[in-house]
Amino acid sequence: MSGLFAGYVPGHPILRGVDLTAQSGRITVVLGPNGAGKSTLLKTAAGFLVPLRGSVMLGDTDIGHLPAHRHIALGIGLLPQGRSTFPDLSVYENIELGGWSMRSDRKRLAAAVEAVLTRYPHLRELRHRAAGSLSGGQQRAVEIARMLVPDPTVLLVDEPSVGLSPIVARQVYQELRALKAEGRTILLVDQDVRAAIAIADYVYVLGSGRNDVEGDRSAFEGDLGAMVRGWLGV
Ligand SMILES: Nc1ncnc2c1ncn2[C@@H]1O[C@H](COP(=O)(O)OP(=O)(O)OP(=O)(O)O)[C@@H](O)[C@H]1O
Repeated sequence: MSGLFAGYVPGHPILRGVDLTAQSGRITVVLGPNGAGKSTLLKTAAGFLVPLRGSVMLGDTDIGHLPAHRHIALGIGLLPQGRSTFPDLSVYENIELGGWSMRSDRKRLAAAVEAVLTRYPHLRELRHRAAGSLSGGQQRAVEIARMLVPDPTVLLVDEPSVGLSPIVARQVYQELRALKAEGRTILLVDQDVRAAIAIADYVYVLGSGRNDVEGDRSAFEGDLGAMVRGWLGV
């Protein structure tokens, strides 16, 4: 992303000149206080918000003005903040929704869901259950599975551990590491500074609508990490 301006109300951009690169096959973390614009950044990268200025590049292509379904087709997946399962639908139906763009090709869609269920056998066992009857951790697993149905190469992940127990949160971060090990690119925004820095390759800090501090994980593990936690009050 370069020189990115984006927001919700004309004349009041939330992002005001963000310059950020998510390196291929790496985990890039964006930290920042509440309301800094982290979710706005991911929504823009996912095609739900059109940039007011600046570009969102995927390789050599500016995808900033493409609608969200084109982003999915280009291999970009979003794990949104908060609970996003449909509680009355079954686990299977929730996961299947991740393949909405393939809905006209039932065979391909079924194969893609099958691949995800093979990856997460515990979800296969739960596939007939209503998503709303599952624990928070199980629902997060459904959301991750749903994101993976189109086999995205770029994952946009928004505060994945909010509301989860420490053990389940650890599993979520382990899964992000596993997804990176498969060669996927991850852009993670998080309030859990310690957990996010622990899996990061590169870290940006967002404040006042633009990125101000950045560096490799090593730079954030020492004093700078303490400084950032101080800024964020965590
Ligand atoms: N749909 C919306 N319409 C109008 N303003 C919004 C909308 N969503 C977010 N905002 C505003 O944009 C600003 C940035 O919000 P955003 O959710 O991107 O921040 P954040 O860094 O992700 O914070 P948090 O961690 O609290 O989610 C906030 O002032 C918020 O009130």
